[in-house]
Amino acid sequence: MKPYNILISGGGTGGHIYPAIAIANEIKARFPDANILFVGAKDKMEMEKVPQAGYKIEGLWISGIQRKLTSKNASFPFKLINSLWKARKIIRKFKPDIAIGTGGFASGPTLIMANRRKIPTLIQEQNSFPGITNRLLCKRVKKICVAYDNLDRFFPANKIVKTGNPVRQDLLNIHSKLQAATDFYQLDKSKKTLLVLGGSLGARKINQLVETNLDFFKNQNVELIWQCGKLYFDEYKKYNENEGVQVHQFINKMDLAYATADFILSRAGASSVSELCIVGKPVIFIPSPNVAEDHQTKNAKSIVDKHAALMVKESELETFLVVFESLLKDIGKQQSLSENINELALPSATKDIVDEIENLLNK
Ligand SMILES: CC(=O)N[C@H]1[C@@H](OP(=O)(O)OP(=O)(O)OC[C@H]2O[C@@H](n3ccc(=O)[nH]c3=O)[C@H](O)[C@@H]2O)O[C@H](CO)[C@@H](O)[C@@H]1O
Repeated sequence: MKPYNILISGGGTGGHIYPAIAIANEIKARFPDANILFVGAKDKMEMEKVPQAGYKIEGLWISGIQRKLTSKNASFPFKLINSLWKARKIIRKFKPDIAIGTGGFASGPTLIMANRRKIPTLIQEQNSFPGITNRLLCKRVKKICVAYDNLDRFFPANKIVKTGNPVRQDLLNIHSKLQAATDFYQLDKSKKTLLVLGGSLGARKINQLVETNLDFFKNQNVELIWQCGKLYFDEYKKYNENEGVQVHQFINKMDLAYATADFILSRAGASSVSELCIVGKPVIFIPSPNVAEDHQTKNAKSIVDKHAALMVKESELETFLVVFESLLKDIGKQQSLSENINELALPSATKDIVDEIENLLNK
């Protein structure tokens, strides 16, 4: 049988890229001969991360429409036309058997063109409130894999399958990695470790919060693994001199960081939330208020409402210390949060999504 040609498009942030890579890896495991090609946006992080994961990628000249009135929007129609044209060219040459979109601007033109050529398409929506690209694509695609309930408010109910978000396989057994993680991060395990995550890009407000409270953490015997983001690293790397503080622009070994953490302070991007469910540790979310329709607050709320994590809104950051200090003292709360969040995990998401992909390929 001829090997499958699989086109995968998504990116802009880690939140769209890592699910795409996890899906690609599962396809490769099932169909080692499959040809997999990614389509991303030029200058975005997928152009670096996808080749690092061992896959080819083509870049489209596309970006989103700015919500604010700005001159940047003037080039949008040209970019869109250019991207549709290039996506068509890629599809004609690669002849995919299926096209998969994981959100982000590049997946728009790619899946529009695939739909026009009657190639089966599937999208994976990571968030509890869908992004604009997937909302536009939903009418034409064949299947929509989601991670939250009630998405029939946005998508045709008969196309929805609740699979969860793909999560990297190396996160599934972090409890066996505690010693390796402690050695890797060289931590003093007589102290507690707080892992600070600002999402794939880092978060300014979280960085400022941590910086202001460095003395507090020290006095509480809390060590920090602090992912500040590439943009902010020059500003914060000086704190690597402080005892018990490790500043990272990006953490490549997330499995070890999660394994060694006693507490996690995190943005509420969709993959982060799905990973944190699998990790099963006490989490305080500080959702980004700067994302479309405030979807991170909705992601976090779906966990907090089940007594499975705590949330501090960015507009109420002054309450963080009280929340964290009372969590530090309350071992019962730490345990119940860990157990409750773990119950929400959907660890077979990647497999279930690729089952849907296989169904479409076999039709
Ligand atoms: C600011 C912004 O637009 N954020 C959006 C973006 O988030 P963002 O790109 O932050 O995405 P997620 O939180 O979903 O995922 C982050 C991913 O990056 C990984 N990671 C993160 C930090 C690090 O140092 N190392 C590392 O490997 C995490 O393990 C995770 O796999 O896409 C998400 C999915 O659509 C959305 O829900 C978010 O609202």
